[in-house]
Amino acid sequence: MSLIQVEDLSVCYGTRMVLSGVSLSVEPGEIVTIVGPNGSGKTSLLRAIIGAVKPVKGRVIQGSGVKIGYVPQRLQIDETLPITVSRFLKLPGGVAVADIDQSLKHAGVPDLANAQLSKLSGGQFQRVLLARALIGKPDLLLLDEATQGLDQRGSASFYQQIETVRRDTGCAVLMISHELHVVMSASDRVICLNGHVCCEGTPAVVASAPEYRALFGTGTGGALALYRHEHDHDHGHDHGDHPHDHDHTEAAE
Ligand SMILES: Nc1ncnc2c1ncn2[C@@H]1O[C@H](COP(=O)(O)OP(=O)(O)OP(=O)(O)O)[C@@H](O)[C@H]1O
Repeated sequence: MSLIQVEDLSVCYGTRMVLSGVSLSVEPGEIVTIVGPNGSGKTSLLRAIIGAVKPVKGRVIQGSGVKIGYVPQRLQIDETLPITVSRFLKLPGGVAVADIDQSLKHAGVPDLANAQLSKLSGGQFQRVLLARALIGKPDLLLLDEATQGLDQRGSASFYQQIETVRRDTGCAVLMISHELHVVMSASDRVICLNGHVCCEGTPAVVASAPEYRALFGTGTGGALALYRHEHDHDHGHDHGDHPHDHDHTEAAE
């Protein structure tokens, strides 16, 4: 049974539709990455999945007993607030010390419990947020651009940690990322979103598709090509094997 199933989901802010007819599911233990241009509705999709945004159409079905952990894109913390990592992780209340220690270990920062939150590096802070999401022992981890602000080495190391978390805890991961080159190796499946599901597939399928170079070509050229990706075509049938035509002339390298 799927952990979550998103069915024909549409989300509006006022009269503006930012997601329309989005369907996807996440199976136990898989790592699925959502890529897409800025403003393409990636965060809105995750927020709809956790119930923070109400869809105007469609629904999200959460498997019975499925627990979700969420790592937000940003978290505003008052820098002057003296608070240790372990106290921060205890904030929801009723959290056992053993669970804090274990989640910090899973997040790859076992020694940070007594560190001051305000003194952490960007990478350490992201891992503490990861630990926070792991405390409830989720079956599905949702990550919203968790490596924003980290350098390339920092984000590659963070994604390695995500794979370790999956291996050690068995949880599935649905994450948003802009780092296409890293995404390809760390994901079982990639979904390209642009208000709707534009295309999706395993990295191997995507890599062997003619669209691969346009979507994930090497370096900045590939990343830029994604943002110029032509999306206004019919999407009724395009799962995995990219049978439709795109105009990718701008992606030539
Ligand atoms: N609470 C809100 N009220 C009104 N408009 C919103 C709200 N949240 C997001 N939007 C708009 O909806 C669109 C989709 O936003 P969303 O944050 O889901 O996209 P995204 O793909 O995550 O973008 P980015 O890559 O820049 O983080 C954007 O145009 C954004 O300005």
